[in-house]
Amino acid sequence: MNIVFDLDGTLVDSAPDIMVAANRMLDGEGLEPLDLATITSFIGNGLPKLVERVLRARGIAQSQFPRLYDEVRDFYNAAPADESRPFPGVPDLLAELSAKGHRIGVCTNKPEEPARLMLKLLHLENFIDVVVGGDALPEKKPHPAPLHLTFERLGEGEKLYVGDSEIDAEVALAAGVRFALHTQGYRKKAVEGLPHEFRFDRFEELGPIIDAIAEETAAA
Ligand SMILES: O=C(O)COP(=O)(O)O
Ligand SMILES: [Mg+2]
Repeated sequence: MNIVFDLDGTLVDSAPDIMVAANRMLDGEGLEPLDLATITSFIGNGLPKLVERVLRARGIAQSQFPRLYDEVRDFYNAAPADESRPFPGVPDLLAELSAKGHRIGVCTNKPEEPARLMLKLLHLENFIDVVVGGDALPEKKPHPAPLHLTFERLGEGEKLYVGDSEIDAEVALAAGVRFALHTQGYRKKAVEGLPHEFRFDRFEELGPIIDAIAEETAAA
Protein backbone atom coordinates (compact mmCIF):
# COMPACT_ATOMS: atom_id res chain seq x y z
CA MET A 1 0.00 0.00 0.00
CA ASN A 2 1.04 3.62 -0.48
CA ILE A 3 0.57 5.77 2.61
CA VAL A 4 1.14 9.52 2.49
CA PHE A 5 1.46 11.58 5.68
CA ASP A 6 1.14 15.29 6.26
CA LEU A 7 4.05 16.58 8.39
CA ASP A 8 3.23 19.47 10.78
CA GLY A 9 0.74 18.31 13.40
CA THR A 10 0.66 14.81 11.94
CA LEU A 11 4.06 13.10 12.09
CA VAL A 12 5.80 15.88 14.02
CA ASP A 13 4.76 18.34 16.73
CA SER A 14 6.71 21.05 14.94
CA ALA A 15 5.13 24.26 16.25
CA PRO A 16 7.80 25.01 18.93
CA ASP A 17 10.64 25.57 16.41
CA ILE A 18 8.36 27.55 14.09
CA MET A 19 7.54 29.74 17.10
CA VAL A 20 11.22 30.24 17.94
CA ALA A 21 12.02 31.29 14.34
CA ALA A 22 9.08 33.72 14.16
CA ASN A 23 9.88 35.19 17.59
CA ARG A 24 13.57 35.69 16.75
CA MET A 25 12.43 37.81 13.82
CA LEU A 26 9.97 39.76 16.01
CA ASP A 27 12.68 40.29 18.62
CA GLY A 28 14.95 41.76 15.93
CA GLU A 29 12.15 44.21 15.12
CA GLY A 30 11.84 45.14 18.81
CA LEU A 31 8.41 43.49 19.05
CA GLU A 32 6.81 41.18 21.62
CA PRO A 33 6.87 37.43 20.95
CA LEU A 34 3.74 35.44 20.04
CA ASP A 35 2.68 32.47 22.17
CA LEU A 36 2.61 28.84 21.04
CA ALA A 37 -1.18 28.65 20.66
CA THR A 38 -1.21 31.71 18.38
CA ILE A 39 1.66 30.42 16.23
CA THR A 40 0.05 26.97 16.06
CA SER A 41 -3.16 28.55 14.77
CA PHE A 42 -1.11 30.15 11.94
CA ILE A 43 0.32 26.79 10.72
CA GLY A 44 -1.20 24.95 7.79
CA ASN A 45 -0.90 26.98 4.59
CA GLY A 46 2.89 27.03 4.39
CA LEU A 47 5.63 29.26 5.80
CA PRO A 48 4.98 32.36 3.63
CA LYS A 49 1.35 32.43 4.82
CA LEU A 50 2.47 31.93 8.42
CA VAL A 51 4.85 34.88 8.21
CA GLU A 52 2.10 37.00 6.64
CA ARG A 53 -0.13 36.16 9.63
CA VAL A 54 2.66 36.96 12.11
CA LEU A 55 3.18 40.40 10.49
CA ARG A 56 -0.54 41.08 10.65
CA ALA A 57 -0.74 39.99 14.32
CA ARG A 58 2.03 42.44 15.26
CA GLY A 59 0.86 45.30 13.03
CA ILE A 60 3.88 45.14 10.71
CA ALA A 61 3.30 46.45 7.16
CA GLN A 62 3.13 43.69 4.53
CA SER A 63 5.66 45.75 2.51
CA GLN A 64 8.24 44.38 4.98
CA PHE A 65 7.33 40.82 4.01
CA PRO A 66 10.23 39.95 1.64
CA ARG A 67 12.92 40.87 4.16
CA LEU A 68 11.17 39.42 7.20
CA TYR A 69 10.14 36.23 5.42
CA ASP A 70 13.78 35.60 4.49
CA GLU A 71 14.75 36.08 8.13
CA VAL A 72 12.18 33.63 9.48
CA ARG A 73 13.04 31.11 6.77
CA ASP A 74 16.78 31.33 7.54
CA PHE A 75 16.22 31.04 11.30
CA TYR A 76 13.92 28.07 10.72
CA ASN A 77 16.18 26.30 8.21
CA ALA A 78 19.03 26.57 10.72
CA ALA A 79 17.05 24.84 13.49
CA PRO A 80 13.87 23.02 12.43
CA ALA A 81 14.14 20.25 15.04
CA ASP A 82 15.64 21.67 18.24
CA GLU A 83 12.35 21.45 20.15
CA SER A 84 10.08 19.61 17.70
CA ARG A 85 9.42 15.92 18.27
CA PRO A 86 7.61 13.13 16.42
CA PHE A 87 4.23 12.40 18.00
CA PRO A 88 4.45 9.36 20.33
CA GLY A 89 4.37 6.09 18.39
CA VAL A 90 5.41 7.64 15.04
CA PRO A 91 8.94 6.14 14.76
CA ASP A 92 7.66 2.65 15.68
CA LEU A 93 4.75 2.86 13.26
CA LEU A 94 6.90 4.03 10.33
CA ALA A 95 9.41 1.25 11.04
CA GLU A 96 6.59 -1.30 11.15
CA LEU A 97 4.96 -0.05 7.94
CA SER A 98 8.18 -0.03 6.01
CA ALA A 99 9.08 -3.54 7.32
CA LYS A 100 5.70 -4.73 6.03
CA GLY A 101 6.62 -3.43 2.57
CA HIS A 102 4.35 -0.38 2.46
CA ARG A 103 5.67 2.66 0.66
CA ILE A 104 5.61 5.92 2.61
CA GLY A 105 5.39 9.51 1.40
CA VAL A 106 5.24 12.92 3.04
CA CYS A 107 3.19 15.71 1.45
CA THR A 108 3.60 18.94 3.38
CA ASN A 109 3.00 22.64 2.82
CA LYS A 110 6.29 23.25 4.66
CA PRO A 111 9.12 24.16 2.25
CA GLU A 112 11.05 21.06 1.21
CA GLU A 113 14.45 22.05 2.64
CA PRO A 114 13.44 22.30 6.32
CA ALA A 115 11.00 19.39 5.87
CA ARG A 116 13.80 17.06 4.75
CA LEU A 117 16.22 18.37 7.37
CA MET A 118 13.66 17.91 10.14
CA LEU A 119 12.94 14.32 9.05
CA LYS A 120 16.68 13.62 9.03
CA LEU A 121 17.35 15.18 12.45
CA LEU A 122 14.43 13.26 13.97
CA HIS A 123 15.71 9.98 12.45
CA LEU A 124 12.60 9.45 10.35
CA GLU A 125 14.07 9.92 6.87
CA ASN A 126 15.08 6.28 6.33
CA PHE A 127 11.45 5.15 6.48
CA ILE A 128 10.24 7.70 3.95
CA ASP A 129 10.39 7.03 0.21
CA VAL A 130 9.14 10.37 -1.14
CA VAL A 131 8.93 13.95 0.21
CA VAL A 132 6.94 16.65 -1.59
CA GLY A 133 7.23 20.10 0.00
CA GLY A 134 5.05 23.19 -0.26
CA ASP A 135 7.45 24.77 -2.76
CA ALA A 136 7.60 21.74 -5.09
CA LEU A 137 4.72 22.98 -7.25
CA PRO A 138 3.02 26.34 -7.81
CA GLU A 139 -0.06 24.93 -5.97
CA LYS A 140 -0.17 24.07 -2.28
CA LYS A 141 -2.64 21.83 -0.42
CA PRO A 142 -5.69 21.96 -0.36
CA HIS A 143 -5.10 21.93 -4.14
CA PRO A 144 -4.87 18.23 -5.00
CA ALA A 145 -1.77 18.56 -7.25
CA PRO A 146 0.91 18.05 -4.54
CA LEU A 147 -0.92 15.01 -3.15
CA HIS A 148 -1.33 13.52 -6.64
CA LEU A 149 2.39 14.08 -7.27
CA THR A 150 3.36 12.34 -4.01
CA PHE A 151 1.28 9.25 -4.83
CA GLU A 152 2.51 9.27 -8.42
CA ARG A 153 6.12 9.13 -7.18
CA LEU A 154 5.27 6.23 -4.86
CA GLY A 155 3.92 4.15 -7.77
CA GLU A 156 0.90 1.87 -8.18
CA GLY A 157 -1.07 0.71 -5.14
CA GLU A 158 -3.96 1.33 -2.74
CA LYS A 159 -3.82 4.89 -1.36
CA LEU A 160 -4.29 6.31 2.13
CA TYR A 161 -3.64 9.90 3.20
CA VAL A 162 -3.09 10.77 6.86
CA GLY A 163 -3.36 14.35 8.12
CA ASP A 164 -4.42 16.56 11.00
CA SER A 165 -6.14 19.64 9.62
CA GLU A 166 -9.05 21.11 7.68
CA ILE A 167 -6.65 21.47 4.74
CA ASP A 168 -5.82 17.76 4.81
CA ALA A 169 -9.48 16.68 4.91
CA GLU A 170 -10.15 19.00 1.98
CA VAL A 171 -7.19 17.84 -0.12
CA ALA A 172 -8.10 14.18 0.41
CA LEU A 173 -11.61 14.90 -0.80
CA ALA A 174 -10.36 16.91 -3.78
CA ALA A 175 -7.89 14.16 -4.74
CA GLY A 176 -10.42 11.35 -4.17
CA VAL A 177 -8.16 9.58 -1.66
CA ARG A 178 -9.18 7.77 1.55
CA PHE A 179 -8.37 9.87 4.61
CA ALA A 180 -7.37 9.10 8.19
CA LEU A 181 -7.52 12.03 10.64
CA HIS A 182 -4.95 12.47 13.44
CA THR A 183 -7.14 14.13 16.05
CA GLN A 184 -4.29 15.46 18.26
CA GLY A 185 -2.71 17.81 15.70
CA TYR A 186 -3.34 21.44 14.74
CA ARG A 187 -6.93 21.42 13.47
CA LYS A 188 -9.17 24.36 14.38
CA LYS A 189 -12.65 22.81 14.04
CA ALA A 190 -14.18 19.92 15.96
CA VAL A 191 -13.40 16.48 14.54
CA GLU A 192 -16.97 16.25 13.17
CA GLY A 193 -16.30 19.33 11.01
CA LEU A 194 -13.58 17.53 9.04
CA PRO A 195 -14.76 14.88 6.56
CA HIS A 196 -12.83 11.67 7.26
CA GLU A 197 -13.20 7.93 6.84
CA PHE A 198 -10.92 6.95 9.72
CA ARG A 199 -9.67 8.77 12.79
CA PHE A 200 -7.18 8.06 15.56
CA ASP A 201 -5.95 9.76 18.71
CA ARG A 202 -2.72 7.77 19.12
CA PHE A 203 -0.43 6.34 16.43
CA GLU A 204 -0.73 2.88 18.00
CA GLU A 205 -4.29 2.88 16.60
CA LEU A 206 -3.24 3.64 13.02
CA GLY A 207 -1.35 0.36 12.41
CA PRO A 208 -4.49 -1.77 12.78
CA ILE A 209 -6.46 0.63 10.53
CA ILE A 210 -3.82 0.21 7.81
CA ASP A 211 -3.73 -3.58 8.31
CA ALA A 212 -7.51 -3.70 7.81
CA ILE A 213 -7.35 -1.62 4.60
CA ALA A 214 -4.51 -3.81 3.26
CA GLU A 215 -6.49 -7.00 4.03
CA GLU A 216 -9.65 -5.60 2.47
CA THR A 217 -7.67 -4.64 -0.67
CA ALA A 218 -6.01 -8.08 -0.88
CA ALA A 219 -9.44 -9.78 -0.58
CA ALA A 220 -11.07 -7.60 -3.27
O1 LIG B 1 3.91 24.43 6.88
C1 LIG B 1 2.69 24.49 7.14
O2 LIG B 1 2.08 25.55 7.32
C2 LIG B 1 1.90 23.23 7.22
O3 LIG B 1 2.64 22.07 7.03
P1 LIG B 1 1.86 20.67 6.88
O4 LIG B 1 1.26 20.69 5.50
O5 LIG B 1 2.97 19.67 7.05
O6 LIG B 1 0.84 20.58 7.97
MG1 LIG C 1 -0.60 19.48 9.23
